[in-house]
Amino acid sequence: MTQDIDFDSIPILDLAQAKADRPQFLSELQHALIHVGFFYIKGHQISADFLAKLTQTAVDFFDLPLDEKLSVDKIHSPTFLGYSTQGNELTKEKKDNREQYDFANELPELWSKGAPEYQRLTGPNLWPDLADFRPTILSFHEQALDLATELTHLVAEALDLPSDALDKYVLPGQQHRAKLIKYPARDQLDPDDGDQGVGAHRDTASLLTILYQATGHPGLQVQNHSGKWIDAPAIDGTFVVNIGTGLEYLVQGVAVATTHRVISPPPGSGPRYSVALFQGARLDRKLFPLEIPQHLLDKKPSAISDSGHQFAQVYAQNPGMYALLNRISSHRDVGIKHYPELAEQHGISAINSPLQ
Ligand SMILES: O=C(O)CCC(=O)C(=O)O
Ligand SMILES: [Fe+2]
Repeated sequence: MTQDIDFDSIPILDLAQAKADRPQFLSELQHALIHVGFFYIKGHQISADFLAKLTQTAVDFFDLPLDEKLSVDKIHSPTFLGYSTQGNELTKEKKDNREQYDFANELPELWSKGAPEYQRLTGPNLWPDLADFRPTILSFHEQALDLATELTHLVAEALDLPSDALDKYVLPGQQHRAKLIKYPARDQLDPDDGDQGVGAHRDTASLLTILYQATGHPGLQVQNHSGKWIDAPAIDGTFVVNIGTGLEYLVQGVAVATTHRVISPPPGSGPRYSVALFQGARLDRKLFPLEIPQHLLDKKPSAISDSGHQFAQVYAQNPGMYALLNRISSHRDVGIKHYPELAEQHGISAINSPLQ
């Protein structure tokens, strides 16, 4: 029988060790994948100077006058790329207290009439008129995606697979989504808004998330097997890496997509900023999971913390539809405007209607 090993902190892995002592690195990574679903990574190549510039770029963007931010609102595009105001996003039917700017690698529109609807997610970014914004965030995208690619090779090795085993699940030139996020502190919120920065969720359809906690605030929490919320504080020089439901599915649940949330920053501490890249998996067809060695399947945790997520059953059959339904459900205004029939078919109703 599987013995669940619970965690009360998030492991810190050092990429330098992947070169210096690979077996040790891979063994620590294997532990993190199977038992935690989260780890910090240090020893990466993304410079502190660049990250300071990225943080300033995020601050400058959210400081723009509201009408300028609204000119790049997600509502203008079926891609769900662009700005969303605070309170316009839902996690499990509750409002998240965060502002966001979603972006992706710069791609032309993919969809044409008759093609699958999920292809409408791919298209150009909505650019604000802000000096240096575009090169800075596209550079982040490129560097974070390189890191994610390097890590998926190590993940494959840590699961006793060839290092390129996951590569076939990522199409060259496909979309990888990313976002800048601002969480206002509690004193900057309406008391009725509560303290949900983002509600408990798992990252949907992606392989790995690369998360930069740009300010030193507490707030990110990860749920362990016994349901306890474990803090994942910002640690200088690191990214937080976590597993998406795409990777979990592709490795037969041997790497876990762990539930996490963000609590709004304490009163008086100012806004928390973070930047996330979600390394995508191909959405174009039904995917078949990898063959995982039995000794690792034997280590699979018997109980995953609150693993429920919407549309889970859709992923195995149609990952594109799954990704699209998750977008429609989190950003209802955009979803209902651009995909009215799908929203209706799946019972996704407007943001201010009674909770189901
Ligand atoms: O902002 C953070 O620290 C986490 C954000 C997150 O989990 C998400 O957007 O999926
Ligand atoms: Fe997340």
